[in-house]
Amino acid sequence: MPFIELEKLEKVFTVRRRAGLLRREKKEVRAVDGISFAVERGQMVGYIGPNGAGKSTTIKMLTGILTPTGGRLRVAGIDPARERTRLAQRIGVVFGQRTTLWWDLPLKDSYRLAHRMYRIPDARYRENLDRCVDLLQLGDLLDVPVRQLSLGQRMRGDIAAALLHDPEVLYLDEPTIGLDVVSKARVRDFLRHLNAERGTTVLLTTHDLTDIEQLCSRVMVIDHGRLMYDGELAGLHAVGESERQLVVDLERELPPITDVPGARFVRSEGPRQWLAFPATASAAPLVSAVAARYPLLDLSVREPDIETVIAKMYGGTRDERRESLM
Ligand SMILES: Nc1ncnc2c1ncn2[C@@H]1O[C@H](COP(=O)(O)OP(=O)(O)OP(=O)(O)O)[C@@H](O)[C@H]1O
Repeated sequence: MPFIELEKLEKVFTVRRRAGLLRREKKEVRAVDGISFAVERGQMVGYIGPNGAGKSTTIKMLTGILTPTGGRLRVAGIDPARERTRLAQRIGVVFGQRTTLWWDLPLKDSYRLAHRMYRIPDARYRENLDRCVDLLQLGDLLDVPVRQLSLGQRMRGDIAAALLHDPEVLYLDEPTIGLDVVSKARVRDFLRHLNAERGTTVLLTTHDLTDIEQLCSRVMVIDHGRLMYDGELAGLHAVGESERQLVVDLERELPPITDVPGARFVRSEGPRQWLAFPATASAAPLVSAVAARYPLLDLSVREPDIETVIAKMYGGTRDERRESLM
């Protein structure tokens, strides 16, 4: 039996809005509009889509915070809306934009509260806390009030808090948002380790394609409450014909680089030039071709952002797009 199972899941919000001085009219918002998918235990899945696509609404139904208006939903065999408390023992949730930690208390006090709240047996709590402190490098931070932590430290603190009760599934909503490169790498390393060592199932919502690339074997794209794509990231790039960019810093300002096969000149700014190439191609041959012909100081590869990939995917009408993708 799949660990997470959605069948034609629906959430319709009814909103009232003013339609004149006295008149109000009702409007339906189909935030989740018939989504079906199954996730096996131990999978790491990216759940992505543009703003307002319905990602958070799906996650809220998966945790039992919101009740579906249609369809069927099971997580670990449990109906989340009906048995939210029982499910809470088996899931962990991290929202990048909000913290579940107590702002004015030292980090360790929030963990003590989680210990009580989830009634975690003492030995297990100790073991999980030690492991998280070690892997997330929280040792020096335990006595620091949460409001004094940097965003990256706070995020690591939040991830640990979500894992103290050994959840089998972890929902992560933008876990790397606003983090610097080093903090992002730490969070990703930890999640990879968690998944490999403990087989934790992970559902990850993000706007950062590198998160998906480094962590998820499977990605689902939703838009307007519908599932538009379900497969490997490479397939998404192919469907979206997306491009990566090589950012080249030359020793001096030079005419546009147009003689490197497989690369397309995009723009330049002084000695810096941007070259686009298909996201499915390897950057290595381009890098050597540029390095062989030009005086190179530095270069980096920029991944396409999710909005660009999705925008490219969505050339035609929604239904045409859907048919071509499914
Ligand atoms: N409580 C609510 N009442 C009315 N409409 C809502 C409510 N919550 C969400 N919506 C609407 O449902 C749609 C989906 O919202 P949702 O927050 O799930 O999107 P999202 O994909 O998580 O977006 P983002 O990336 O911006 O967080 C949006 O049109 C939103 O305005």
